[in-house]
Amino acid sequence: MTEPDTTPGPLGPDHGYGPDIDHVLLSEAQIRDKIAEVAEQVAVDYAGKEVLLVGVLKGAVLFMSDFARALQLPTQMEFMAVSSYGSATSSSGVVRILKDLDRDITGKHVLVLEDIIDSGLTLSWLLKNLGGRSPASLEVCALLRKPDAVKVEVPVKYIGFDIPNEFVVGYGLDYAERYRDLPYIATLKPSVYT
Ligand SMILES: O=P(O)(O)OC[C@H]1O[C@H](OP(=O)(O)OP(=O)(O)O)[C@H](O)[C@@H]1O
Ligand code: HPA
Ligand SMILES: [Mg+2]
Repeated sequence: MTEPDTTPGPLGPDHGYGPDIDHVLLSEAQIRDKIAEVAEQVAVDYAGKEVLLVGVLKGAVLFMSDFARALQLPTQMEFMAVSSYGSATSSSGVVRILKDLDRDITGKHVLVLEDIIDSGLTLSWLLKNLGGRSPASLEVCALLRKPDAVKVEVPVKYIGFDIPNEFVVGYGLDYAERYRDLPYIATLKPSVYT
């Protein structure tokens, strides 16, 4: 088997996206350290309970996979896919379920994992939807939040980073379905959008 090419460009491994990247906001190491810190807090808060992690596809997929490994608790996993952005850089406000949970969450301790809270519209809608399914508890753990972009306040128990109101990509976050596979979180050069 050949070794993976992890030769860093000026910004670290860039999966060939280097020319599109403006600046790196959060490095791979910063993300890893923060996930360890948040997972430790979650493990304390949920000690003795079984947690049902609900990952919001597709954005939360990398976060979910790293968070589940960092969390020292027995967990189960479910996924839900919703979309409010399509290929735009601001939310349409109309949330559609593209894939629902595979099972009933009645009586479960549900922890929703989101990559980002931007306007808050997606999570606000999702919490109402899941709250109506009688979970034992329902909390949110989001890696990123843009305090200056929030239009609807959402009760979020665990937050990784508050970031500036800029469109970001990487670590699950896309622009027109690209860049999700970047290991860090970055902004794009304006030329990418034109
Ligand atoms: O707070 P909001 O303004 O609602 O934005 C946040 C949501 O938008 C993105 O999802 P998107 O709808 O782009 O789907 P994706 O996860 O498949 O990229 C992101 O993953 C969040 O779920
Ligand atoms: O800044 C963002 N980047 C990518 N997807 C998003 N969905 C909401 N905000 C963002
Ligand atoms: Mg998206």
